[in-house]
Amino acid sequence: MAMNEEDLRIISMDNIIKSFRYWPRIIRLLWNTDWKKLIAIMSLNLLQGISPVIILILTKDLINSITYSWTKGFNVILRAFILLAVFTIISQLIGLALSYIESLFKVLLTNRINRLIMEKSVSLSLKDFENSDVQDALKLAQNEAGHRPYQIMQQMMSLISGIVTLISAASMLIIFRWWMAFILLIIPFTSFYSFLRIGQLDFLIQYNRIPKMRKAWYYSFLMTNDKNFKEVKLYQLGKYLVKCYNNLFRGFYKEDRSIAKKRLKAGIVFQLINMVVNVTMMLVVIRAAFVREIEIGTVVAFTQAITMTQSNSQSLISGILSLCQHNLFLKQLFIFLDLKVNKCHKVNRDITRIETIEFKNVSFKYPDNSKYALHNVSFKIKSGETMAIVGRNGSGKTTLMKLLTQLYDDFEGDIFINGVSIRSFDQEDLRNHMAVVFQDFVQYELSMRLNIGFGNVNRIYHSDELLDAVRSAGIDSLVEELPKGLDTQIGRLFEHGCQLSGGQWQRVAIARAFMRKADVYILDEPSSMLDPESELQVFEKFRELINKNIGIFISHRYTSIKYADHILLLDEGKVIEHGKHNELMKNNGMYSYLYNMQLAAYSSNDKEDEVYGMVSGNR
Ligand SMILES: Nc1ncnc2c1ncn2[C@@H]1O[C@H](COP(=O)(O)OP(=O)(O)OP(=O)(O)O)[C@@H](O)[C@H]1O
Repeated sequence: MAMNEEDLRIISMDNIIKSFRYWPRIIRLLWNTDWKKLIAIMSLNLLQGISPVIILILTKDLINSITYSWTKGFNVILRAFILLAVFTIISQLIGLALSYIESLFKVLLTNRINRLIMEKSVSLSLKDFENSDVQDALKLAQNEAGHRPYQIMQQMMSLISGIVTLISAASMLIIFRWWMAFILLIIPFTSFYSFLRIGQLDFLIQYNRIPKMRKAWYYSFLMTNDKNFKEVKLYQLGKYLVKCYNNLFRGFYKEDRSIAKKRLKAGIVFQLINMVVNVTMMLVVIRAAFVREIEIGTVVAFTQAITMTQSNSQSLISGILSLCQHNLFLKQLFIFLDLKVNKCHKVNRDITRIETIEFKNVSFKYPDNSKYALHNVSFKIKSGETMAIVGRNGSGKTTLMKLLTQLYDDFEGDIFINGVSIRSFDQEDLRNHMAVVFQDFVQYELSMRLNIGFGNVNRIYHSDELLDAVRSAGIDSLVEELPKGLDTQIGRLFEHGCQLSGGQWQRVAIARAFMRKADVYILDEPSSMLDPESELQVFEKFRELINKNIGIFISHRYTSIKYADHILLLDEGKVIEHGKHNELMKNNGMYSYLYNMQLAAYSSNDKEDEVYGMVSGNR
C-alpha cells in the first residue's frame, strides 16, 4: 500500500509516543465511569497475575511431596494437595468475579463515551456539523467508542497481571539459569518492530477508510430507511445500490486480508524462533534432572515457568503494540471531543422580548463556497408585522433565516435585535424567543405529544397547551381520531405507530412551532405540502398568532403572501424588491411579473382570489 506524507506523519513513531499523552484522560474517563469497579478490577487483575505462579509452586510442592512420601508420610501429600485445590478454586473464583465486574464496567463505559459524543455533537455549530472532516471524525469516534477505551483498559490490566506473572515466573528461572530468563525476556522484543509496523498500517487503512465507510453506511441507509423505500423500489435501485455497497465492501475485505496475511507471516516466523528457543531450554532442564541437579517436581515447575515466561513476555509485547494501535484510534475520539465550539459572543446581554429585527448590509458565504449566498441584504421589521420572503430556488431565502436563528454566525455586516448587534446576545437565549418550521422539518418517530411538545420541552406534559397548539395548526380532528390521542406513537418505525400524510406531518411541525411562546415565528414554506384549504387555515392562524409578534414566512405561492406587511424579493442573494404587494405591483418589476405568471398558471384565477380573499377577510 502506497503511503503519502500525511499518512506517514499520522503513524510516525513520534505521533504514536505522543498519543500516550491521552492516557491521563483515559484514566480519568475510566475513573469517572465507576471508580469502585475500576479499583476492584485492578485488584483482581493483580491477584490473577500472581495466581499462576502460586499454583506452579504448589504443584511443584505436591509432586515433590509424592516423590518423598515414603519418608514424610501421607499427611504431607494431603496438605500439599489441599493447598493446591483450595488455591485453584480461589483463582477460578477470582476469574469469575473479574469477568462479572468487567462486563458491567464495559456497559457503563460505552454508555459514558456515547453520551460524551452525543453531547459534543449537539454543541457543534451547523457550520462544523456540515463539514465532511468533522463527519469523518464523528464516524470514527462512534465506531471506536464502543470498544477501544475498554480494550485499552483490558490491555492495561492484562499488562499489569502479565508483568506480575512474568516477574515471578522469570525469578524462578533466574535461580536456575539466569541466561534462560534473559533470553526469554529478550526474544519477543525482536518482533516488536515488525508488529508495530503492521499495527500502524492497519490503523492507516481504517483511518483512510472512514469516508468510504460513511458512503457504505449511506447505501445501506438508502435501502433500509422507510423514507427512501418507495423511491428505491419504484426506480428499482436495490440491485444497483447493493452492488455499490458490495464494491466498497470488497475493497475493505482486500485491505483487511492483506493486513491479516502480513500478520500471519510475521507470526509464523516469530513462532518458529520461539519454538526453537523453547525446545532448547526444555532440553537444558531435562538434562539437569538427568544429572540429579533438580527433582522431578522442579522439572515440571521449570518447564512450565519457561512456557509462562515466554508466553507472558510475548503477550506483553503484543499488549504494548495493541496499546499503541488503540492509542491512535482513541486519539481520534479525543480530537472529536476537543473540537472547538465556536462562541464568538463576548457580551451576553439579556433579552426579554424581540421588538425589532434589522439586517444591515448582511452578506454571507457558506464555507467551501466562493459564491455569496447573500449579498448586502438590508431590511427592518418590527413587532406586529409580517414579512414574506419570495424568490427563485437557491436565491438565499432559507439562508437568511439560518443567519437570523444564528445557525451560522460568521456573516458580514450586522443584524440588530432591538437595535443591538445580534453578536451581543447568547445564541441559546435568542433562539428561545423564536419558533421555526424549516423546510426540512423533523418527523420525530415518537408520540404526538413529544412531536408537538418538543416546541417547548418544559411544557410537554401540559396537555391543554398542547391542544391549543393542535387547534392552531388545525389538526384537532386528527388528534381526536388517534387511538391514544396525544400519546399515540406516530410514524412507522416503531410498534403501534400511526403513519401520517406529508401534509399532516407538516401541520404537526407547525403545531410544534405554535407550542412555543415566541416573539418571532418563522415558517419556511409552510404550505409546500398543504392543500389549499389547510394552507388557508394555517395562514389564518399564523396571522392570529402573530398579533403583536413578528411573523416571517418564506413561500413560493405569491397569492398567499400578498397581505404581508413586507414582501422581500430575493434573487441571487440580493434584495431586488421590497415593499407591500400593491406597491410592488405598481412597480411593474419582477414581483408583478412573477405574481401574474403564477396567477395565470392556476386554472381558475377567480377561485384562487376567492380563496385568498378569505385569508384577508376581504371577501
Ligand atoms: N449548507 C450549505 N452549504 C453550502 N452551500 C449552501 C448550503 N445551503 C445552501 N447553500 C447554497 O446557498 C444558496 C442559497 O440557498 P438557500 O437554501 O438559502 O436558497 P432558497 O432560496 O431557500 O432556495 P429554495 O427555494 O430552493 O428553498 C444556494 O446556491 C445553495 O446552493
